[in-house]
Amino acid sequence: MERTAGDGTGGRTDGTESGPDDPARLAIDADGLRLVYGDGTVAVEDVCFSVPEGEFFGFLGPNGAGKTTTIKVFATLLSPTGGTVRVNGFDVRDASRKVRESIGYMAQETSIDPELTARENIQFACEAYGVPRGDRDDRIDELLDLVDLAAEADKRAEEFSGGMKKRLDAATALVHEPPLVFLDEPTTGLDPKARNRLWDYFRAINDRGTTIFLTTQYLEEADQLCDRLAVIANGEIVAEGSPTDLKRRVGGDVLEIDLDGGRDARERAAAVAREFGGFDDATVETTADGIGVTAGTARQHGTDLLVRLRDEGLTVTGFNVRAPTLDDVFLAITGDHVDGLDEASGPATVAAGEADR
Ligand SMILES: Nc1ncnc2c1ncn2[C@@H]1O[C@H](COP(=O)(O)OP(=O)(O)OP(=O)(O)O)[C@@H](O)[C@H]1O
Repeated sequence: MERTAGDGTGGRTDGTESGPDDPARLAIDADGLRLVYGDGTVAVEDVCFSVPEGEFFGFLGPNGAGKTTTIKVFATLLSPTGGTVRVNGFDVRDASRKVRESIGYMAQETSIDPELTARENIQFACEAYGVPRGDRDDRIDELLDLVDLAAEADKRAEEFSGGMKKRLDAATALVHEPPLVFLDEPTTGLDPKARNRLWDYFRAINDRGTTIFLTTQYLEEADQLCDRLAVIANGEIVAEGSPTDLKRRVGGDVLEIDLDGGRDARERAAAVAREFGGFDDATVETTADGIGVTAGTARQHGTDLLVRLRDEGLTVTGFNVRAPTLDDVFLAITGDHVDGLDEASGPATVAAGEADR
C-alpha cells in the first residue's frame, strides 16, 4: 500500500510556522529539481515549474520519462538530490510531515484491500488519515456518492471491475479533504467508459477547489481535463502551456493518407503535398503506408489534396484526418517520435453523454 497518511491534523494549509508564504498561493513550486537513484540513474534533471492553487495541471510524458519519480518527490516518498521543492508552501525536505498531511496521492497501483467492502476501505482510510470519528460516516457516504459507488458500498472490492477499483482508490485518497491531490496515471489500462467516469469525478473535485496534479501518457486525457500542462522527456521538461498551446505547436490536424505503390509513390505523393497550395505551413512526412500531412487547414482542404494526388496518377487506398496526439506534439517540439509510446493504447474519445452512468 503506497499511501501518504498524515496524523489527522491536515486540511488546508493556513500559514503556520514553515508554512506557505502567501501571496503566491502556489500548490507546487519546483525549482531545479534533480533526482538521481542509487544506481546512478538520473531520472529527473533541472525540473522547474509551479502550479497555482485550484489548477488542474497535467504532467505528460512517455514511459520512463520521470513522471512517477517527480510525483514521489512531491509526495515526500523520495528526497530530491538537488533543487528546491515546496508543496502547499512547505519544503519537502524540512517539512515533509506537513506536506503529507496536506496532500492526497493515488498511486499507479491501487492500494485498496480486496477483502474489504467499498465502505470498509474508505473507513480504513479515514482511520489511517485520522479523520475525526464524528465526521467519518458523513464523509464515507459523501465519497461513495461522489465516486458513484453508493449502490455497491457493501460489496467486497474483489468483485469490482478495474474502473470501480480505481474509483474506490481515488475516494480513499480524499478522505482527509486535502487541498492538493496527485493522480499518477489513474486511467492507464481502463476502457473508455471507466475512464470517462473517473474523468467526471476528477472534474468534480477540481470544481470544489481541489488542486489536481495528474500524470498521463495521453495527450487526449490531458486535453480533456487540464488547464495547463508540462511535457517531460528523458527527465527534462520540453514544453509547458495549455493543451491548446501545445496543439498549436503541432500546427493543426493530421491528415493520414495511405497509398499503393511502395516507397517511390510515397515520395512522389510527399512532393505533391509539399507543393500543394491549400495548406499554410504544412509539415509532410512519409509513413509506413503513405504520407502524413500536418496543417491548420487539413480538415478543410484534405479532400482537395486527395484529388490532386489522383490527378498525378497516385492511388489513394485510405485517408483519415485526426487531432494531434502526444507523439505529434513530441515530433513538433523535439523533431523526433516518442520512444515507448503505444499510440494504439491511447484513450478513445467517448462523449460524456455516452459514459456508463
Ligand atoms: N528505483 C529506481 N532505481 C533506478 N532507476 C529507476 C528507479 N525507478 C525509476 N527509475 C528510472 O528512472 C527513470 C524515470 O522513471 P519514472 O518511473 O519516474 O518514469 P515515468 O515517466 O513515471 O514512467 P511510466 O510512465 O512508465 O510510469 C526511468 O529511466 C526509470 O527506469
